[in-house]
Amino acid sequence: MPASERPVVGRNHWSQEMPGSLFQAYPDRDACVRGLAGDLHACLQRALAADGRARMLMPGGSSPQALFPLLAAQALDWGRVDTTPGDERWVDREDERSNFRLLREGLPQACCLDPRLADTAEESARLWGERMREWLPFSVVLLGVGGDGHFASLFPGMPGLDQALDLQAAPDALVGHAPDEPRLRISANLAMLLDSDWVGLLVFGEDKKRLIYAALAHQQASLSQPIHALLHNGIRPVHIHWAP
Ligand SMILES: O=C1O[C@H](COP(=O)(O)O)[C@@H](O)[C@H](O)[C@H]1O
Repeated sequence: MPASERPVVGRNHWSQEMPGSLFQAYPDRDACVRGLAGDLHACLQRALAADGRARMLMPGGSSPQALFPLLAAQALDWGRVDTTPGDERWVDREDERSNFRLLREGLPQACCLDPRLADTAEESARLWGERMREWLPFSVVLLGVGGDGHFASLFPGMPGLDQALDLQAAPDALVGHAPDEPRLRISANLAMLLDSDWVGLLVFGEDKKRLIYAALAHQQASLSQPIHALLHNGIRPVHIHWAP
């Protein structure tokens, strides 16, 4: 990547050379999740003070696993915090791949909503979308990113992706399709995910850093990736927390 296209990355500061996105780089993952837990705590405290309740969407997958113990240890009235994953794999709720299970076990003091509100993914997405709309605007939406440039369960090339990324669409949940198992997913759409006081992205590893840089720099290969639409949404800055 030519130097002129490369976003400037600072340690523990963000660069204004990345319009709409705040990139915070940490020396290691431990420092990253500690910093992020502190930021999330401040957002949740603010929401509790202002509204008496806080609403938070959390990512699934591997990235948040080290975050949850640190977040759970933050002094907060967790009984007034509603949370649900921003997306879910259509597996049994007790399956080890279940994002809900990860969240419930990670933040046991919070009020955790299982997206499985019906027997089918379609009906669950409809009912879960209704429940999440009652929470808008969220206090916090934290997302992860996959190596293929997906976030939540919005995958490159999946059927319905254009509608899922449409910023004019009503905030809603939808059925998503992953290229690998578990293929069937449900996910908030981008309009729902951006209806939040704070939007963040937790990113680990050099490969994903390259992916983010490519998207920020509008490189050709990233234009069809959902992460490009997230980072250039024009509505909310995305607070990127990265560590090697
Ligand atoms: O399948 C999913 O993948 C993404 C990224 O997961 P990671 O393990 O690479 O961090 C995750 O953010 C999403 O919630 C999950 O369902």
